Amino acid sequence: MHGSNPTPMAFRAPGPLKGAVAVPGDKSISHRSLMLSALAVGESVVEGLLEGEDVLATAAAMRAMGAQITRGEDSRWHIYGVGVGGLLQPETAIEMGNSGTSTRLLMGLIASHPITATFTGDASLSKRPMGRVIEPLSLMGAEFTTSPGGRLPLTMRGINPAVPIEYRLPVASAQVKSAVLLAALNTAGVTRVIEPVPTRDHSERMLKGFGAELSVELDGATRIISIRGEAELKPQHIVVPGDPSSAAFPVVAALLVPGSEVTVTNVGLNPTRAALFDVLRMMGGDISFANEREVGGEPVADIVVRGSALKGIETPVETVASMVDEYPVLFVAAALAEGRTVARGLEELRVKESDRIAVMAEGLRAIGARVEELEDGLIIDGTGGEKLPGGATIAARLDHRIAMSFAVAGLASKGDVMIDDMAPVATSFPGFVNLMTALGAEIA
Ligand SMILES: O=C(O)C1=C[C@@H](OP(=O)(O)O)[C@@H](O)[C@H](O)C1
Ligand SMILES: C=C(OP(=O)(O)O)C(=O)O
Repeated sequence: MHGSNPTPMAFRAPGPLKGAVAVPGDKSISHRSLMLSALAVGESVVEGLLEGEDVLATAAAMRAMGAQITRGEDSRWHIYGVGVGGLLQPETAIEMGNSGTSTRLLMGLIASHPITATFTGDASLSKRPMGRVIEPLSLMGAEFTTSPGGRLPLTMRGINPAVPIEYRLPVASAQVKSAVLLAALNTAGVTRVIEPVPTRDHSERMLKGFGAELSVELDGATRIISIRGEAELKPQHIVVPGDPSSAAFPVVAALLVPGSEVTVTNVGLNPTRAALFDVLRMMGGDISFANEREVGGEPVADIVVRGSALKGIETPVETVASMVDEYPVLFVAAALAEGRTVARGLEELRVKESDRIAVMAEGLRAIGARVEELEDGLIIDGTGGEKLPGGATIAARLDHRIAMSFAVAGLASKGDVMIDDMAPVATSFPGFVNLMTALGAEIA
């Protein structure tokens, strides 16, 4: 597990980035593949699973609750599920490492099983709010004892039968939505989640794909998701597309290093995930999609990107949730753009692996960018294509996206941008360093 042995590193670009690369599998789909397969009766096969620490934490938890999970030599994962309602009492605490998604979705699954479970996590995860899932899961009948502020470590007692609820999401969070939908799977009757702001819809798509009775109605922009419980899930063969949140790093790197020409193959472009690429195009980024196709019910394409002169913009607030994890690297792009970028509506960034508004503001200033921090976002005055001064060390604070964003910033800086610890990158993007060096980046 990272954290114990820091790996400092700085990156630079001696010339244009060139080549075609594939990023690892989508983290959100990988977590859900393991969880839903573990609840199906029979063998599911998953190709392209993200083998990052966060997803491996989910795999370990599902094994501890009775699923059989193995990785074949062909790197396909085989999961023998226990059936909805069949999860077993884990013998020890469930160790979630750095992963908010694992924690919140598993709390949902356990809520409707007669299971008592303790969740623990690393220093970053132990600061993150769990009240947002505790609230609806308590309405369904589960009980919780938490550390101060509704944080980890926490112990929960699930209940069977649980009570179906109608729940309006007070925060735009796919994790909260998914926690309720997963709890609903083993709850008799219809559970409803009302989602005023659309968030990633992998849970809905995959639950349907596994055979659950789930429908989505629209009331204007509001989505009303209904799921009937006591579902019987059928095993699936899942092909996980590349993660757009990981593709964001080589894409922004290629935009910022003049003369670059990079293709990132096989990237998932579900509309609830892909807003970053639209925003980068609005900024003048030369980005096109090739070989557009559908894989496993998700739109997928190869992203072709060329070095571009970017201009600052006001980022759209309607699509914040569809690029929520991509803002740190977007801020780096904005720091090199011509003119001002105003990014608002980002209060959720403050409760990710780090406070991504404060940490990006501080780090970008340290390498010479002009940044003003707002309660809900940043104002960035870009260099107009000039390299940033660089010459600072950035604390990654157990946040993979901070580490990778400043790795990209290093490629567009005169002096070294040292990241104090690249180890957290293994949570979502193992192979990041090799991929960037294959494109022509150098470790300084
Ligand atoms: O459901 C998911 O897989 C995720 C939802 C998002 O979190 P929130 O639901 O907290 O916004 C995102 O930041 C996270 O990386 C993955
Ligand atoms: C917020 C993230 O993940 P999680 O909430 O699963 O820790 C992320 O990957 O940027």
